[in-house]
Amino acid sequence: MTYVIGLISGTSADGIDAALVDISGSGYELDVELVAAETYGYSQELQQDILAIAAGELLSMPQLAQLDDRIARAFSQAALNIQQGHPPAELIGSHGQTVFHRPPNGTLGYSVQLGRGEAIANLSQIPTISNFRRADLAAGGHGAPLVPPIDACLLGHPTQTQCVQNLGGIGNVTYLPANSRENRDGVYGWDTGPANSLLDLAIYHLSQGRQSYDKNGEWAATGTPCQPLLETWMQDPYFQQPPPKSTGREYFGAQFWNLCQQQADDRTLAPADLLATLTEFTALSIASEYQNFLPHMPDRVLLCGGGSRNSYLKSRIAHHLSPIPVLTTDDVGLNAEFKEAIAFAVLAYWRSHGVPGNLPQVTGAQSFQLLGEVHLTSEAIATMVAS
Ligand SMILES: Nc1ncnc2c1ncn2[C@@H]1O[C@H](COP(=O)(O)OP(=O)(O)OP(=O)(O)O)[C@@H](O)[C@H]1O
Ligand SMILES: CC(=O)N[C@H]1[C@@H]2OC[C@@H](O2)[C@@H](O)[C@@H]1O[C@H](C)C(=O)O
Repeated sequence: MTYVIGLISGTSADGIDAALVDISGSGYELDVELVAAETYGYSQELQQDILAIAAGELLSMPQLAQLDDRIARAFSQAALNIQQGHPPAELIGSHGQTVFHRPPNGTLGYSVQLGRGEAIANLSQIPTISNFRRADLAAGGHGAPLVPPIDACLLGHPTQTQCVQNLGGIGNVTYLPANSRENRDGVYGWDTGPANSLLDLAIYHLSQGRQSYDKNGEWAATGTPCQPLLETWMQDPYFQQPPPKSTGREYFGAQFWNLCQQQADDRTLAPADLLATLTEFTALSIASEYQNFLPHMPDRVLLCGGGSRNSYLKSRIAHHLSPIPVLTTDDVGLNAEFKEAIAFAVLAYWRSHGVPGNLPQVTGAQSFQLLGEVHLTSEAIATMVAS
């Protein structure tokens, strides 16, 4: 039994998801129990600074160092908070905060996660594993998505073929054929495109900064999707590209939103219709990615991530995938909101036991890799030096 803390702030940069899990077993035969989970919101100032550089704002090196410090402090505080009242954690697996992601394209990919692991280890005094994407990128992969092998381990079903669809800022799918807990050869996964990133930008703009997301899709549900705009957006080259593929806010972020807004203005689209069109875009792009790139359509779809709470979005996904049942991972006993945080705890556990964390057929890497860089605490280093 090992207590491990998983930490991540995703592309929405809304705050740090922290999960304290109790892990036992080895390789893919794991027993993972969620002990505590919490989201620690970033201050509005920190969120704005992160979103600004993710949207291309320039920073000097001192400003970059300061931002990295602020994020590392917030992550270590999240770790200390989540473990309060529980047995001490032996390990932290921290994804950090993605601020830049460039998929490989003739040259190696490049992905930057701030909130450096050595600072988290130093501040929390808990050994920390971070930079999980690097080894996969170095092997020619996208470094993303990394969650599919954890989905196979925690959600693989003996007889059913399933898709696990994450709806964060960006959407990503894991395809799990029957028996994928035992055999991962047929497991696939890639980023399907935008999930909430464009919707969140639209809501923020349309509500003059009063709302950061469309709670349960209530506003979008009052509108009607604009078919010609949807057809234009679905022509985007990302949806023609076969997997392996990954994307981020550099692509489906501020610039893409500005274009959507301009096109909506040209058509004098009402705010609710624009939100309905963006919600439909997420649902339709997911269904189209499945139809174009999955080996088989699944027996059922399990949603997770913040967007799985958006009942209107969920109903539009179910409409486009009908008659395939669309559930959430909560329905099968895995917390839909904290699955990514749990995944980084498992990746840290695998790293500490020498188990490779990537699936080359998912990320496009040339080979299996041990993922993550290990940062010992200053106390542990001092003990090693003394002995
Ligand atoms: N009740 C809700 N109704 C509608 N949308 C919601 C609700 N709760 C959360 N969301 C959406 O989920 C988003 C956050 O999701 P999540 O935390 O999974 O994203 P992330 O982890 O930042 O992204 P990624 O998985 O791309 O890294 C919010 O920005 C919001 O758009
Ligand atoms: C570079 C980066 O941070 N990518 C994220 C992002 O958010 C969702 C999707 O795009 C996914 O590919 C990935 O995160 C999850 C945790 C993953 O690696 O599986």
